[in-house]
Amino acid sequence: MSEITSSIPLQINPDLQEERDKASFNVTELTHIIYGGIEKTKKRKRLEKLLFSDPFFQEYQNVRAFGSRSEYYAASVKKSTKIFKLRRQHKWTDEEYETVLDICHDDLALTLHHTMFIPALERLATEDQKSKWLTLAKQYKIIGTYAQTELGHGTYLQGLETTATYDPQTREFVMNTPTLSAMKWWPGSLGKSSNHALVLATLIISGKKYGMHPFLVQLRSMDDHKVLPGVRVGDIGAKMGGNSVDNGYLILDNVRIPRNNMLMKNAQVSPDGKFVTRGPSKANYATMMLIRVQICTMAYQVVSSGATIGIRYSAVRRQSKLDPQDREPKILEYQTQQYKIFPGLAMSYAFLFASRSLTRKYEEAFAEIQRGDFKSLPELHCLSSGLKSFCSEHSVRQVEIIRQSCGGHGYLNAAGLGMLVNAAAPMITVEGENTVMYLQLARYILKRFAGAMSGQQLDGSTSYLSMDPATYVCPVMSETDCRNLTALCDIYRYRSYMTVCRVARQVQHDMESDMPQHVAINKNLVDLVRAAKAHSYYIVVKDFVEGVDALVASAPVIKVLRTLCCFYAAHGIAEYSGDFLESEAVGLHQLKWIKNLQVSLLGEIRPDAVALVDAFDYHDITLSSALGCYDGNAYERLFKSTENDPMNKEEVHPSYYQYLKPFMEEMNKSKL
Ligand SMILES: CC/C=C\C/C=C\C/C=C\C/C=C\C/C=C\C/C=C\CCCCC(=O)SCCNC(=O)CCNC(=O)[C@H](O)C(C)(C)COP(=O)(O)OP(=O)(O)OC[C@H]1O[C@@H](n2cnc3c(N)ncnc32)[C@H](O)[C@@H]1OP(=O)(O)O
Ligand SMILES: Cc1cc2nc3c(=O)[nH]c(=O)nc-3n(C[C@H](O)[C@H](O)[C@H](O)COP(=O)(O)OP(=O)(O)OC[C@H]3O[C@@H](n4cnc5c(N)ncnc54)[C@H](O)[C@@H]3O)c2cc1C
Repeated sequence: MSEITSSIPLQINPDLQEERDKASFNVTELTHIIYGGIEKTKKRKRLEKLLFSDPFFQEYQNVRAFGSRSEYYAASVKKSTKIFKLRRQHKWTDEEYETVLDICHDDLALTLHHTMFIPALERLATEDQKSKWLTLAKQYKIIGTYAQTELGHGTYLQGLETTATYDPQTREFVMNTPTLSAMKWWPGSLGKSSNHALVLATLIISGKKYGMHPFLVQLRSMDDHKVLPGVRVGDIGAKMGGNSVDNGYLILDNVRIPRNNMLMKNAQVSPDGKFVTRGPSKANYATMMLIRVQICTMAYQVVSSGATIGIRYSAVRRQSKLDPQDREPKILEYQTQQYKIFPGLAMSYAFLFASRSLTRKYEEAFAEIQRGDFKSLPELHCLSSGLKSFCSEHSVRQVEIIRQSCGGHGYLNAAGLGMLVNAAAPMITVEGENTVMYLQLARYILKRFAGAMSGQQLDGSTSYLSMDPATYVCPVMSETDCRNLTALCDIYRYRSYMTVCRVARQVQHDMESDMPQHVAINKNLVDLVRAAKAHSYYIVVKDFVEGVDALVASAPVIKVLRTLCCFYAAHGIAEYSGDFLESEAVGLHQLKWIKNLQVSLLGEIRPDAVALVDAFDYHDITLSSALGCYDGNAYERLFKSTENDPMNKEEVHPSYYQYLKPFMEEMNKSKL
């Protein structure tokens, strides 16, 4: 027993080293592909070194694990301000700053200032307004948040109740929270951190409503951070996760702001109270679309972090017996373990390619929109809505499966997986609740399908809806065909086509039976969401296949990525086999072959599993997991983590003197 210490061995766990030694490809080459080239990888490493040479970042992990809510928030404010200062000091570009945020894990108290407040100013303010507000925001001379959601409404933006009533006499807007349900509720960094908020409110001029518009409202004094007259603001309470952020409430009572505090890029109110709009009516929704695109990248980071922890731990954990003559095997040897974890590994690479492709499309469309050309907006809105929902839903579910696959230790905070699931879970809700977003996509698909039926030539992500289904023959004719990525992609495309076609016909049939449109739609909502999911799955598989096909890389890297891509597609068909059979995208024979392939691919991925997660190159501090550390010394790190546990500070806990001791004494004296 005396040999047991909590020190961490210097060497890599031999079980993990053995895995690294048998990799079929060069891990560094794949890391460069993931980060966009050698220079970017080097830059990230330099930034990591700079940040983590400061002991604060290690100490922060302890506060996060063991501190009270208030201590965690305070440490997170400190972390945010440290990063802001480093940004100024080192004159980081936006890209370098994004990299730092990725390295730091997204749990900064002031995150909304960067992720929403600044992008909203960039998208919704006029050039004059930008030169004032954006400059101040970028220099951190004001700290802001994006206050849209209310207690009564988050999804239905037309139902927002906060009002901004124009007063032409004083040339001011009067901001009000007329009811309990109108109070802003949820905005991040609102409760305690921000001194300004971009408040989304219904504009009223001379008693007439003009829809939702953005207004910049100062909430707190710039001298002492005290709340300004007419403003009531606070934290909404502890959440399942993300507790470093002060999501807040806000009540405004006749708060007057100058006319120029309405962000007027898309609509203007003249001094005498005339309302003029420019661009499409949804132009003020622009910031949400950006974040939806970013959530796809976050989903990639979440699932790849989970896969890294699950795979490294499974390579060092030994349990039970396979061969009765041999020692206990690594749990990674069990086929069932591979079946739990490898879908998350394959999904990581699928989402890497899908989020990259979506980001590229977003940047192209954004450049067009800046030039006043809005033609790509509907396609981009629907693509980003669908992929945001798909990637968040699948990544959160998969990381929870990985957490379960780590047995009891996966339940410890020190494993990092529970915290990851809880931190990532809101991706499903924020920036448009997933079902609602899938329905936005479904609405678009139905319109495009109707267009195709009436002979329109479609382009973009829905162009396949012009296909003639009669020409479809399942491209998998034999077991070997199942490895053909184009064939697998065609199967997804046809499944999507048939799912869309079926629901479109049903809606049409219901409407032709004299059902009002809204009743017909509501009667088919479940199938509409199914169609949006089938379409999104097809897009992700297509992006993965095209991404791998376009790669310039060594043969071993291409081979391992093709194997993962094949597994990702085969696994999806096996998992949703009912849908694929129902749509006749595959028959029973093909399904059997694809299921067999899926299982045999587990064995092909197995030797490269550790190398494939090493390629994500996550720093131990970023991963924040005793189970997933690079050196594989999971047990030592678990034991070490107990040192910081305040429960272990005293040999005898104060509660003993307060409760247990008197209780024991009473029990011992008792005659019963
Ligand atoms: C190494 C790494 C280690 C670890 C891992 C990494 C990360 C850390 C771990 C975890 C972190 C992960 C997650 C973090 C968690 C939280 C995230 C943090 C911050 C996020 C901030 C969140 C901020 C917010 O939520 S802000 C509020 C967002 N709110 C919404 O999105 C509201 C949703 N509702 C709507 O958008 C609309 O109301 C609606 C679209 C549903 C309907 O609109 P409306 O009522 O106006 O509709 P209609 O009149 O029916 O019109 C519809 C037509 O308009 C078109 N439309 C709609 N929207 C748009 C748009 N944006 N652009 C263009 N067109 C649009 C629509 O298509 C219709 O058109 P049609 O032609 O008429 O059919
Ligand atoms: C961690 C976190 C951070 C957030 N940060 C911010 C922020 O910074 N700023 C901000 O403004 N907001 C923020 N929000 C709020 C967030 O944007 C909303 O919660 C989100 O848009 C969902 O809206 P809701 O809560 O009104 O859900 P609801 O719309 O009430 O959803 C409840 C249920 O109703 C269903 N539903 C609703 N409408 C329909 C429909 N039309 N068809 C079918 N089903 C429907 C949904 O599918 C869901 O199942 C945050 C939320 C969270 C959890």
